[in-house]
Amino acid sequence: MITPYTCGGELVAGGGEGQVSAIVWAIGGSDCSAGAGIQADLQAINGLGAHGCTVITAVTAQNSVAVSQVNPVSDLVLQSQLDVLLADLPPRIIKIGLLATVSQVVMVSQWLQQLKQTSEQTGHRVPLVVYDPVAVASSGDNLVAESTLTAVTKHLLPWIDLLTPNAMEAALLAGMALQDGVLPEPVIKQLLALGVGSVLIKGGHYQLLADHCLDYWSNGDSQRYLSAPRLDTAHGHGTGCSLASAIAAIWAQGYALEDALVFARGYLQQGLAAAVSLGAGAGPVKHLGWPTDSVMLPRVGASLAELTASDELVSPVPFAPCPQRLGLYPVVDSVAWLARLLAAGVKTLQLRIKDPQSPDLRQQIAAAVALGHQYQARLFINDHWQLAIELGAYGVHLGQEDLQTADLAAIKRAGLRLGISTHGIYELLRAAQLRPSYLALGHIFATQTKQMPSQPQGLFRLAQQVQLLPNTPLVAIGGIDAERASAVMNTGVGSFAVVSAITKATVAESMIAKLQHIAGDPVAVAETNRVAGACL
Ligand SMILES: Cc1ncc(COP(=O)(O)OP(=O)(O)O)c(N)n1
Ligand SMILES: Cc1ncsc1CCOP(=O)(O)O
Ligand SMILES: [Mg+2]
Repeated sequence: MITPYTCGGELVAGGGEGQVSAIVWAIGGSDCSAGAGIQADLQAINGLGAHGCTVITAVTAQNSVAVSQVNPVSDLVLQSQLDVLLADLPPRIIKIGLLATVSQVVMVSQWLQQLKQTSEQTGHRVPLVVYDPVAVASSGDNLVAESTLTAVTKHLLPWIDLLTPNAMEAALLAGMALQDGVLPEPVIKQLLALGVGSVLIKGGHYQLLADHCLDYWSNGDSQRYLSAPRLDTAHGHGTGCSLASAIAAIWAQGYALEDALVFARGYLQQGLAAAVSLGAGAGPVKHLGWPTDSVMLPRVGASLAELTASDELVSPVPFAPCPQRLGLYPVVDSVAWLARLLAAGVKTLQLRIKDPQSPDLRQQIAAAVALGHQYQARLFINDHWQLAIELGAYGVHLGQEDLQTADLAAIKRAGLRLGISTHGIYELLRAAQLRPSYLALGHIFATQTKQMPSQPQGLFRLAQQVQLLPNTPLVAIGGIDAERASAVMNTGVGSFAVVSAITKATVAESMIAKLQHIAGDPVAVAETNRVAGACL
């Protein structure tokens, strides 16, 4: 389907909902063979919809086989680029690659310190910094001296929000080795102690799971694991630069970091899968824009146990199915509202009672279930999964937090459908691994109904996720009303859920009919056609 947010089936970079506004600076070295360095950075950043500016630290002479020279620019040349850009095109994110001398490391560190402190003091957005510590090229050649790495640990790391070393670089910076098959916790701990905000250790040169590249991210409090099949390719020139720049470009556009990690890993996987020989050595990673095929995306988890457990869950028994298109999906807080909606012909609906102490909770759910059966409707119960099982509801809807405590096996055994809330691609993939009946994507627009910890996802991200999971029933929720509902459906999503569009409507019944029509409810469409026919 071609929608305003896709162009000939391709997702249009830049979000489709506004102009390119995310400026990402790439500070690093020029690679004249254009496989890595600033040249790769620019391709990744611009191809993913941000605007890349460049600050050159060194002119390298290299090709696909070897790095023959690293010619650092003078500190004056480096400083002049930083100054002129800052005066006109301030960065949302700065991606740093090659810093070629101790003096460059010290200068950039001091400059970052000042930029961060001034931004904070003046109430401006503090730019985030992603550092890919380029120490060794993929050809195996050393790019910087040991003294430069020592300066990095001393001066630069405290100003880094995300460090993206491979195993060798992590070991060099932390001063301790990584062992295959052993989680790199002590190394991460050491890097965090040196002042970085979070670390992504890439699995390309380090084996944690057989046949898989496992990337491991931690900020000390939480962890993210991303695993993708190890590709048998000799053509990975520019892998590190491309991944770090892709993360920066996506993060700069307001995606949560965990979502930037997922999309960037998919970007790299598709680039490596398509890479071909160019020159006598390692060919360059291909730059193909947003990943649009879920095969390229990693499997994800918040612990290694979860990820390895999902090895057994590659094809777990799915939850009981529900239709791809659920029609209009109102979410309401009383049996009275359910009765009104069912009478209006609504076939998918949810009882969402937020007061767990409600004395008549059981009676309300029992009455709701009875009504659902009477109208042969798909009634989901929010949160109260035990009562939903006991009282024989059609399904249960659970949020992210509920997934920690709910007995999913019991819900599955009882034959109830399961819907799960998600707020970005990381949560979406993680929840999809459980094979639920549907996945909810929210919030799409700002909502007054619920305080959301995440940012609105908007239509571009909705379309992106729909394209990646075409065979899973998906429901959009959050801030959807009669004016926005058609654009929501145009993304290809199966259905949309609403609260206030109906509960705050002046005349609920006519709003329900309008929304049913937009959602493609068969009864509503037939009724509209009948009325239109009668008018002719
Ligand atoms: C269809 C649908 N999508 C999302 C939600 C939100 O559920 P949850 O994350 O559990 O938050 P609460 O509704 O419990 O506040 C939903 N209820 N329905
Ligand atoms: C429960 C919930 N979960 C995500 S957004 C939301 C509220 C949706 O309400 P509204 O349709 O009024 O924006
Ligand atoms: Mg809930």
